[in-house]
Amino acid sequence: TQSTRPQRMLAAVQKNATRGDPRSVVKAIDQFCRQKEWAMNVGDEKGCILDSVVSEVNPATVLELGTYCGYSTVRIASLLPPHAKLITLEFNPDNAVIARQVIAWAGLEDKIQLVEGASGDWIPKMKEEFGVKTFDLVFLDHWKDRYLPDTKLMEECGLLRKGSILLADNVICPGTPDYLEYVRNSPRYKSQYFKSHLEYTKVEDGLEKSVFLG
Ligand SMILES: O=C(NCc1cccc(CNc2ccc3[nH]ncc3c2)c1)c1cc(-c2ccc(F)cc2)cc(O)c1O
Ligand SMILES: [Mg+2]
Repeated sequence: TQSTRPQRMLAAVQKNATRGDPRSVVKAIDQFCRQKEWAMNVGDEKGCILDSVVSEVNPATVLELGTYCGYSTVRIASLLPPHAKLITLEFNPDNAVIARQVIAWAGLEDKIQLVEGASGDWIPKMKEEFGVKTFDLVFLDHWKDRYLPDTKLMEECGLLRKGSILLADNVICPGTPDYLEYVRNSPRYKSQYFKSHLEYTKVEDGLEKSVFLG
């Protein structure tokens, strides 16, 4: 039977990356996507911006919305301090199966909790299920029409504190117009756009970094 793109991506990781070496996992996926098949990982160019934001925030608690195959999950977790935790939500069970194996190959299981399901269902349960108070950093990379409702939901559930950082992928392509309008015009956020390109292409895209002001 025909393999899927995530399965072929995992095979490339297992073939070309060193077990326990997260950066080699990131490099193997980027090579696969540049040389073999495009895939919707945040990629190496936007990935460098992601790295700089993660390093600057130095978060103890991270929420990622949209795991896909675990590329940004591994990229973020590889930069976290020793006892920091990353919770990543993935709706598609087939993606989750691959992501768990990519995370395991990187040796980052202890830092990462992959939760299967929809953001709208899990965000209200974060405190009781995972003992989370607030998130220092949220990386939004799931369905683009969920960025705004989920941000409002995180506010309502008290998951953001003064200084929490939201970093959103794809604010230009595919685009998240309602989310951008909200974080750029709300007095509760200070936003900054990092111009870049859609992963592995020359098409414009970018990341929006928004600080919650409380
Ligand atoms: O659409 C995108 N990603 C989101 C996505 C997409 C599909 C499935 C899932 C299933 N995962 C999922 C869903 C709902 C969820 N709720 N909570 C967790 C959660 C998890 C997620 C995307 C597209 C492009 C793109 C495509 C084509 C093109 F031409 C240009 C650009 C580039 C990207 O970087 C992208 O990130
Ligand atoms: Mg994306």
